[in-house]
Amino acid sequence: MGRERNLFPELSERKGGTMSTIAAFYSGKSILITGATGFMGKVLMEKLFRTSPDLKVIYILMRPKAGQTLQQRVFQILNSKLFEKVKEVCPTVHDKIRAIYADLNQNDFAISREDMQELLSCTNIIFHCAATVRFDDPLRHAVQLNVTATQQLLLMASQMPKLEAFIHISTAFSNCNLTHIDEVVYPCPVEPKKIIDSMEWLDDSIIDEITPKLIGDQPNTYTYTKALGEMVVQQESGNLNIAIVRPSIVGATWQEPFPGWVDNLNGPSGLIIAAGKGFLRAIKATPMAVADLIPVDTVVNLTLAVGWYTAVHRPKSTLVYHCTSGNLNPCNWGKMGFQVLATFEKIPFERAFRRPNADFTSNNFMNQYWNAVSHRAPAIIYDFYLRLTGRKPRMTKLMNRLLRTTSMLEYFINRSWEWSTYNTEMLMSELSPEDQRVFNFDVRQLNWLEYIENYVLGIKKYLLKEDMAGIPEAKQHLKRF
Ligand SMILES: CCCCCCCCCCCCCCCCCCCCCCCCCCCC(=O)SCCNC(=O)CCNC(=O)[C@H](O)C(C)(C)COP(=O)(O)OP(=O)(O)OC[C@H]1O[C@@H](n2cnc3c(N)ncnc32)[C@H](O)[C@@H]1OP(=O)(O)O
Ligand SMILES: NC(=O)C1=CN([C@@H]2O[C@H](COP(=O)(O)OP(=O)(O)OC[C@H]3O[C@@H](n4cnc5c(N)ncnc54)[C@H](OP(=O)(O)O)[C@@H]3O)[C@@H](O)[C@H]2O)C=CC1
Repeated sequence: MGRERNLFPELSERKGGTMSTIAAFYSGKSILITGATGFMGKVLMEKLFRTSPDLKVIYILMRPKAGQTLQQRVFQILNSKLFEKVKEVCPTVHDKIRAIYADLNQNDFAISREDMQELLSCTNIIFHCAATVRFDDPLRHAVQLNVTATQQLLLMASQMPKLEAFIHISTAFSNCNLTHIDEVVYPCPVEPKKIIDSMEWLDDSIIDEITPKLIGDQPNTYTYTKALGEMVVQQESGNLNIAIVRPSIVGATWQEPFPGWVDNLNGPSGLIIAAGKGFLRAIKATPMAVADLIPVDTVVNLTLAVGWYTAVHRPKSTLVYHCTSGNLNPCNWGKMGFQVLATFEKIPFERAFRRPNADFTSNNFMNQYWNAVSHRAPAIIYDFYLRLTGRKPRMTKLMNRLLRTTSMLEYFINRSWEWSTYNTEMLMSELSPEDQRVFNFDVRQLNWLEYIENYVLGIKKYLLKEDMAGIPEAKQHLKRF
């Protein structure tokens, strides 16, 4: 790798022309993605194949999971609705994915010697998306994945002679203990190396005891270890061309490959289900606080543009790019909640427990009151009814888990943050009109009402797998309440 001259003159000539410079840049490239089986990783792979079908290969570092082999997991991803367009544009997509066995929790990721050799000698671009995004992960596990694995990947990257760019996906909340956040890496009170070392010799009970002291004013081990991960990237970047992308709360697709695609319960998705099914009827949230959601396809477009810019322009320092919506096109939680409820009227979820209708309260006492009246009491009554009819009670347990989840998300829905976006705006101005269209990350064009409606519809179709034909019956069901 290194910063030797390699300016791709033929691509810059196309600037202003009709062909996408960024798509052309990825043609013929060997790209390594970690976290390709995750929410963002899948959308990243999809877009790469769709816009640069003649890329050489995508190496994905992955592990077997839930009884599925690597090949079965890849097969399942490629046969999902998300990849329908890709299979038309790039019929050889199966041959262009090379699944490499890797466990990011292991030394050298447990990659075989032959695979490692191939990765080291062929990789041109790295997108590091893998992470644990759980808020309640024990510190040891979060450090292993979000910090140590990043350090190991950087070490691998430094041995790749053909590497042009290393793009690290972080989170806009890695410094959420601040209210105004610039596109810089902020130092952590304790050096990441010291934290990594201490994880090796401290036992679990001591780690649990010191975790609150270490994370300080960070809300959880996730944001804390993502901040440490950024510091590792900055400290160990050496001669690599590195950039950090910081998305805020990543939501369903806005436009590509089609609106409303989502495949997990993270962020607002799980709560939207809980509200639509009538379980969640009140939440401790500040209606005027900014709901800094960002569609996953917007994040992917920015990430690919950053990959191109970092490789071609090779900025002298590690640039950080905020991928946020709040300062360009703000929407607040009140408006979002209102629109979610309005969509439930048109497109209700099936077999709801109660009619969706919830209150936002930022008052602790009112929140306790609503939890007792709107959540715990109906659950107890329903469980009593299940017992009477000879069935196993389950609602109280489900409700307790839901309330635990909402309490973990509360930190993020009762505060507003300001993220500066100079680098992101600079990058937008560097793109040709064609690239601005093909790799659109201009969140000012997003119509929130339309987006939220498509998001709720996407949850119904792709997460709940409910049929649109069932809407009249779902409406009938709600009328009975
Ligand atoms: C004026 C006002 C008008 C008002 C009208 C009012 C109308 C209100 C209507 C309500 C509509 C609501 C819509 C808006 C509310 C939105 C709130 C959104 C909050 C979003 C905040 C996110 C902040 C993220 C900031 C950081 C961003 C990142 O960088 S990281 C990515 C985000 N990461 C996550 O989201 C991970 C969070 N999850 C976890 O850490 C864990 O899952 C957990 C600790 C929360 C739970 O762990 P646990 O071990 O208990 O359970 P787990 O095995 O994981 O799952 C248990 C069951 O719970 C389900 N589940 C999981 N996640 C969620 C979730 N987010 N919401 C709901 N349910 C969830 C899971 O499937 C399991 O189910 P079962 O298998 O059935 O048991
Ligand atoms: N979703 C969000 O709201 C936001 C996400 N981010 C960041 O974006 C990135 C992607 O997040 P997202 O796609 O949502 O996360 P997901 O949880 O959907 O995906 C995580 C990915 O990491 C992989 N992974 C986890 N542990 C290991 C391991 N030990 N070995 C190999 N692979 C592993 C998972 O693989 P497997 O499928 O095998 O589990 C999966 O592919 C992360 O860096 C996250 O911090 C930033 C802001 C918001």
